[in-house]
Amino acid sequence: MVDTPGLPARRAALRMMDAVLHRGETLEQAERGALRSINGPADRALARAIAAEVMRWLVDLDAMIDSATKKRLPDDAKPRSVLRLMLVQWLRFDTPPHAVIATALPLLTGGPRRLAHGVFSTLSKREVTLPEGPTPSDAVAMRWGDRAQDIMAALAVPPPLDLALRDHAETEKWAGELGGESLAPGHIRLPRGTPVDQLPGFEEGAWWVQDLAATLPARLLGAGEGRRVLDLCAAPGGKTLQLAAAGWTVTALDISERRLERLRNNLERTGLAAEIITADALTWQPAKQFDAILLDAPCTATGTCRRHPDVLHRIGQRQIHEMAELQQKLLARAVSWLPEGSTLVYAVCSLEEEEGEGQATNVPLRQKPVTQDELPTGLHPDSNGWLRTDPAMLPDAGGLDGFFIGRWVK
Ligand SMILES: C[S@@+](CC[C@H](N)C(=O)[O-])C[C@H]1O[C@@H](n2cnc3c(N)ncnc32)[C@H](O)[C@@H]1O
Repeated sequence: MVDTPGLPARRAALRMMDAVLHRGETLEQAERGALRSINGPADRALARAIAAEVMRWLVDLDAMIDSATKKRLPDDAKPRSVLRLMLVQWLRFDTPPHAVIATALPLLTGGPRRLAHGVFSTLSKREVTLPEGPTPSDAVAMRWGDRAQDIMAALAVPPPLDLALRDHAETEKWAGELGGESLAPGHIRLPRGTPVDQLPGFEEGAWWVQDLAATLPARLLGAGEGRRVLDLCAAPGGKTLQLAAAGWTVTALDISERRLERLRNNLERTGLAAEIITADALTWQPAKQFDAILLDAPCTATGTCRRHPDVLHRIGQRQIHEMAELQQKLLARAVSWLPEGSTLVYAVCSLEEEEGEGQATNVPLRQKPVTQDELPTGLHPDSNGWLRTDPAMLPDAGGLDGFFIGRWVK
């Protein structure tokens, strides 16, 4: 049987939505399975885009669907999934309703098909619209408190592409050559969708892709001047590259050989050096001492919700708590390895207090507060000397990922 053109992409998007919402997979994991059978890059991109937009606007899409059904459809009912996909195509991608119907209804048969057709027709006749920014789920609203609305509003706009430069002294040169904006030395911001490997400087390794917020932990360690730093939980290695470029002698450790492979490739491309260790930080013992440790701990990654909107629905109290337990153990090990006079920076790309402030207040070291002059214009340390960023900050410049960063000396 020959498929309606575009149907495989929609089918793959449905599979991805199901894998995230009902099996707890990340969008990236879900992609690997669902996109295997799709050949064309345009279809793959479409499937990805539909699934991501459904994740971003899920609460609003469901409210629309519920407003047009007499009996609430169960969360995992296929007509609900197909309707989410149809609404996203119409309201976010401006696909005309008749084209949405033609490409999505073949995903259903019989009664469910008639139901989806009826609900979609009702909503398109009503000319429903999405709000300016996605609505947070109740759980997210509770956790993010008075920042929730602003953070969600920032998700309506696609994030820009940030590059980190190997040589900060060349910021002006690369901003000119790449036609980008710089918000800090060594940082260039370009519009989203710029094809990375065709940009000047890629082949020669003059820069790598790294969100501005993700560069802040390593920046807070300053220049290395040959001193030794342990980059604990280092892969895929954006911070390792920064530290090596800033003159640190870097030992980069991670448990994942697959992720470390990307670090090796990046080191080769940029001509930077680091000792690489594949090990579990919970059992590994260092054979030497370090002047600094950067612990960019595994976390729920809710701060990356602009690029990974699946975190809005996949992450709950259980995952946050599990991560917090692991972070606490990793912090305890890092603290125990530090000699007198050394520095610890702890970072997570999470918006959850339990993974950030909740961990930092228990570190038994002397805090070295983050100061205003260390930060790009528009960012500020909080009143406790921690640094907290979120996607709603720097709104006029395109925002940044959410991070928590703390710093101490022993
Ligand atoms: C937030 S990511 C690190 C990102 C990295 N610092 C960068 O800038 O590209 C967390 C990393 O922790 C690693 N990890 C998780 N548990 C670990 C453990 N027990 N020991 C060592 N690494 C671990 C994961 O493999 C993952 O690469």
